[in-house]
Amino acid sequence: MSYLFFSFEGPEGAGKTTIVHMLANYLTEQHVDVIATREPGGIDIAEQIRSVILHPSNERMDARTEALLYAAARRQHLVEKVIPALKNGKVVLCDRFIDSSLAYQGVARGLGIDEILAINTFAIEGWMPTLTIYFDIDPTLGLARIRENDLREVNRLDLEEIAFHERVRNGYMMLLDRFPKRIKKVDAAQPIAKVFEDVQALIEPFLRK
Ligand SMILES: Nc1ncnc2c1ncn2[C@@H]1O[C@H](COP(=O)(O)OP(=O)(O)OP(=O)(O)O)[C@@H](O)[C@H]1O
Ligand SMILES: Cc1cn([C@H]2C[C@H](O)[C@@H](COP(=O)(O)O)O2)c(=O)[nH]c1=O
Repeated sequence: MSYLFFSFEGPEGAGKTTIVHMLANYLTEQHVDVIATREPGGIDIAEQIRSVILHPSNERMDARTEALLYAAARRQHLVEKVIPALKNGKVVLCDRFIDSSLAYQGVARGLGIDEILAINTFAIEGWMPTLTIYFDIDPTLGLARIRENDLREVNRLDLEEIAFHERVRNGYMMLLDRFPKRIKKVDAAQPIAKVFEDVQALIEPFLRK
């Protein structure tokens, strides 16, 4: 089955949420049937799992428990929201997907990309994104953006040491090397309008097909 499923990835504060909303508005104006959603979350059960994973008081959570909870939230969100939308011909924009697990749990937590890929292969049953846009940013800049945003909750992963966030970025670099056809990089340190332009340029060819 052919479908248009775009995921948006990157470290904290890279600008994914901002651009996903801009893109959803732009595509709606172009009369494209589009939904924007996020992980972990996007539907009630997955939002409940998100609260457990990200609550700052849950700092004793084991790394494998964390990985399994992300995969469980992903599975429920996929079957309840993403797959039905794709089957109805909608374009799906997803703020984070499997590559977050590969970079954060696989690399930054040190569980291994292949191990995390294995549990997620079980969870997603082949529903991979058509295209993944990776927002590249120095984590120090991304975290500074978040601190300046009063509306943004501070979650358990934001509170990790800077070395953790640097490993996340390195993890995404490894994924770019491993999946060069699917994952494309944009420079997220640029002004918002330029980042949006770069993202549009990556997406347009798929919409024209
Ligand atoms: N290119 C940009 N230049 C400057 N500020 C930006 C840019 N993109 C986003 N911001 C601002 O940075 C903050 C974080 O943006 P946003 O929530 O979109 O990032 P995110 O990647 O979704 O973060 P997270 O994954 O940590 O939730 C917001 O206050 C947003 O307005
Ligand atoms: C899907 C997914 C997410 N994470 C991390 C990445 C962020 O630190 C939080 C989500 O917060 P956001 O404000 O919605 O970006 O969760 C992860 O570690 N693994 C995952 O699979």
